[in-house]
Amino acid sequence: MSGHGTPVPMVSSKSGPLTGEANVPGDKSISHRSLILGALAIGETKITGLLAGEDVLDTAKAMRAFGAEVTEVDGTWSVHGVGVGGFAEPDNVIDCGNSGTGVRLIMGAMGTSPVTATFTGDASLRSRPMGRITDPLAEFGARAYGRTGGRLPLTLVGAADPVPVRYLLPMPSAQVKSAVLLAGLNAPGETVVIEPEPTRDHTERMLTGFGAEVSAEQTNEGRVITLKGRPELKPQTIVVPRDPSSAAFPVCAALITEGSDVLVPNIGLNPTRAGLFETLRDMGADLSYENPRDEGGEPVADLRAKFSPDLEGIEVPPERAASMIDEYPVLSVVAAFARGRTIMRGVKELRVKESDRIDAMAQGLRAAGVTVEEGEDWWIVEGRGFGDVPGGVTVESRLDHRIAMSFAVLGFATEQPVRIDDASPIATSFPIFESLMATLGAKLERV
Ligand SMILES: O=C(O)C1=C[C@@H](OP(=O)(O)O)[C@@H](O)[C@H](O)C1
Ligand SMILES: C=C(OP(=O)(O)O)C(=O)O
Repeated sequence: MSGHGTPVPMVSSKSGPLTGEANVPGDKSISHRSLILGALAIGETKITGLLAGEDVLDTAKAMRAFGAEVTEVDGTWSVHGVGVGGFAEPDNVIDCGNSGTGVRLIMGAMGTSPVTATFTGDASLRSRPMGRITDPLAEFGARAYGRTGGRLPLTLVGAADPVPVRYLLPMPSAQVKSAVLLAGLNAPGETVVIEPEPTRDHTERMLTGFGAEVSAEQTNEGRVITLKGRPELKPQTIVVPRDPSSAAFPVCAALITEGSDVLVPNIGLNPTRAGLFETLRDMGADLSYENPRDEGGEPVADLRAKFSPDLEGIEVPPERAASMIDEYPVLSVVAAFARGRTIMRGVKELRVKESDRIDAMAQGLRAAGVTVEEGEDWWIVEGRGFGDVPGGVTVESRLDHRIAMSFAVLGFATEQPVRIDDASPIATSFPIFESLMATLGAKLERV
């Protein structure tokens, strides 16, 4: 878990050119789901390409605590599941570290089983809202006892006699949608989730792969997803694709670092995840999709990003927000090097991530010489153009991997170095970030 050990300060300095191939790790969202669905299937699920980051390792531990057998040999993971409704009661507190996805999906998966579990996490996770999960779980018949505001540590008493639920998502959140669907697995009858705005659809796709009956239709209310409860999930062989949210960092670094030409192979371009790349292209980035193909039912391409000194600020279409929600911090860094304003609206979810990401980036960018305006659900970065962002600051990562990596990217192109107070959170999602960026030619040093 991050944030529990000694801080790891790092300095990022003007770099370039960045060149070569960036082989980023497996997708974090799909990795969590592979372990959880594997634990709910009967028999052995085999997973390769799993992200071995702290967030996912905490989910693996949690699945063991609920009775699944989870092992790893030479990068191949094996999960012997206990079946839907088969979770055992953990004999200790479940610590999900820094991971919102981990704790929220696991609470969903156990919320309709007759077991009780207590969940906690690091200081960041303990500050994040959990009512968005425990409210729908209460409709299934579960009870939750958390701190004020539903915060962790929280004890969840799973519903002994669950009833299916029809749930309209109050915020665009794949974590909430997934928690409801996972809870619906052990409720008799049909559980329905309605999402007014589309969010990443990995849970629906993977549930279908594991043999559950899931359907989705577009109506006036939004996307209506229906799951038939009490399926027997069949174990799967899963190859986890590489993470577009991790690919964002070498891609954005290449765009703002003089002379760069970086290839990021094999990146999933599922439209529910690819909003950043579309936005960068709209800004005039030299970013191409090479060798586009289909893999395991998902669109995949190799991304090639080249130094782009003529980026223009744009208004990011707000309906794109969910498809790039984790990428706004690094987009704000690119925006600082564009000409004109980049306007980002409809993004209040950014305030309840590992940190308040609008505040964290705004403070660091302002200190580095960039003008940022903000409101509750919007922010605007005034681009200074390439070669004119001063830097020369120490910034706080606030137990947030994406903030730490975004400021590292900032320092590759500012006039003076950027010092990050603690880069240890990076290990939650992208443990090889430092070595991979160094291979490309980036100047990132521990101090
Ligand atoms: O379902 C998922 O795997 C995720 C959903 C998103 O969170 P929200 O559902 O809270 O928007 C995202 O920020 C997170 O990194 C991963
Ligand atoms: C928001 C994120 O993760 P989580 O919610 O799983 O902590 C993220 O990875 O950017």
